[in-house]
Amino acid sequence: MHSVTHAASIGAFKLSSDKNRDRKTGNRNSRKPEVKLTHRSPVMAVSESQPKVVTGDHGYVLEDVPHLTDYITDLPTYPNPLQDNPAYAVVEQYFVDMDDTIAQKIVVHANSPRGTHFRRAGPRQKVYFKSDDVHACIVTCGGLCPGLNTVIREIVGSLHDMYGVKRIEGIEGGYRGFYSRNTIPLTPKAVNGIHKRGGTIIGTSRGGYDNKKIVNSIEDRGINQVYIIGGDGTQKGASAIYEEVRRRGLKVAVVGIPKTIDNDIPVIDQSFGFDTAVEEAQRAINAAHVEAESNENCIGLVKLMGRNSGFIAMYATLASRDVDCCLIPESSFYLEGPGGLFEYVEQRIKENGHMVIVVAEGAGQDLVAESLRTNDDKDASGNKLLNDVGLWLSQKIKEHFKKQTEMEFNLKYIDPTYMIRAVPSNASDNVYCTLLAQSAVHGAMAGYTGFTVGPVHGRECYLPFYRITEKQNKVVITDRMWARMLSSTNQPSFLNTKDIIESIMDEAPPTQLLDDQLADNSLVTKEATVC
Ligand SMILES: Nc1ncnc2c1ncn2[C@@H]1O[C@H](COP(=O)(O)OP(=O)(O)OP(=O)(O)O)[C@@H](O)[C@H]1O
Ligand SMILES: O=P(O)(O)OC[C@H]1O[C@](O)(CO)[C@@H](O)[C@@H]1O
Ligand SMILES: [Mg+2]
Repeated sequence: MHSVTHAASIGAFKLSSDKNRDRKTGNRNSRKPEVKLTHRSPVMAVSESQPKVVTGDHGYVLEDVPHLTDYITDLPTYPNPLQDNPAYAVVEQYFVDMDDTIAQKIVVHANSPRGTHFRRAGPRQKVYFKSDDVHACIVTCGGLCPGLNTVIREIVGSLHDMYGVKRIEGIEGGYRGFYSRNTIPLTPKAVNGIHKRGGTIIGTSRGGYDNKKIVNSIEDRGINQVYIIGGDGTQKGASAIYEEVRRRGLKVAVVGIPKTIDNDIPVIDQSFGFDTAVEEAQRAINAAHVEAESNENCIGLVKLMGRNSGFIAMYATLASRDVDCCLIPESSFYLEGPGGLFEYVEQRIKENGHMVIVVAEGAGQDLVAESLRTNDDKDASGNKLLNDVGLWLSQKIKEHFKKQTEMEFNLKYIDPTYMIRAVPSNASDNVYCTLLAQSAVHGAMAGYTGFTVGPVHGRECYLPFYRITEKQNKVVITDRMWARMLSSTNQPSFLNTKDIIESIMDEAPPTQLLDDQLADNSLVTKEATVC
């Protein structure tokens, strides 16, 4: 077992210490106190959580996720109700073997070490919550993404149909809803059919993160399973909620479900909604192509989402085959001179009479900022507000053609940014969302906490929060996918040596633990921790 010291236990149940706190605002007030039992259990010494790393033979490393038993002693277990569920009981080996782990790297050489692994998601034979005791909540934070409603629906469905859980609430309007809004009861009936709608039925927001108030609200409401759906910012917040829950010794499973239209969450194969967004982007690209083809010397310019990562633009370009140039944040470009964008645009228009450009919203921000001298404004969550590269580029291309060429010239700018994320998820994203939700629920019921769920090489895994918050997933411009994209458009690569070196540096996985690093880590054990 990993090294967590035992300490004097706190009474199994104790009266809420925060009984005078206003449930809506999280502030103390003079309302008549409601006497209730909290879900505190005997806890071990309150320690900051440390990565749980287990090593095995031949360089095997398991980067495990926390479990409630890491800090609470004597937790009772119960047989998993799924064993009596007619739909699942017939499936042989339905329960996941406790030793099942998924390799992070699957391209290996004969003498490669076995490398980093993650715990496989899925139902366990014993669970740490009695169905009647579960009080779950779901919150959605950050920008919209196709599939949010599907994940909500499937969490409710999984809790209810698989585990017989009846108390599930939606936290309204993102993190701040924990302490400033009422909750929305989520029943199978209430969520039936919501997967056919875009958006999130419980609302979302940026900013408003107050760790103490959020955990006070969780504690006051007696919530013991928290499902947090959101992007990189949200998952950082979820990680801090888990730490606070742990510090207070609460029997509360904190589970993250990664959401991002930008596909910028690392480690996992792909984020839900991305597939739908790429599909939806085709409509804008097709429109740009039709306009460009039908007008003389015409450029169709489409701006797509992608703040720091250009995956939507790259995949939409590759899928379309009508695009002549794709610009993303990871690959800097320049306008003037040999090999620059203007030269290429002129050449394409002369050769073909039309062209389509796809630009990710985060591309060329250094150039736009230089030319517009804008402020460093941020949104409520602290994300840098971007300049409109699409408008800027349209303007620059128009100016160039007016000044430098005699050509009659047209440019049609299409900005479908919100349209690609406000749509309902497509069929494949719906299935993906179902797997994510079921895996999240199985993990919480099995007592795991402080984790995010996601597929690694097609298998659902439980990932420690730090693994998905430590960096953003970016398009690697020295990788074959970007090369495929370049060869499909024939655009200049705009690459210089500095970009190539930076890209190669970015590619090295920062927490791919090496044996010599592990030797110094006091939490590393030589046998797997079985919970
Ligand atoms: N480092 C952080 N620690 C705690 N909370 C955070 C942190 N960063 C962001 N948050 C909170 O998480 C929520 C969502 O963050 P943000 O608006 O950045 O969206 P996101 O989850 O990254 O999703 P996306 O960027 O894909 O829309 C906000 O309520 C924000 O206050
Ligand atoms: O305008 P909003 O709602 O803050 O969201 C815009 C951002 O959200 C995302 O869709 C996801 O982070 C980005 O692509 C985009 O920059
Ligand atoms: Mg984000």
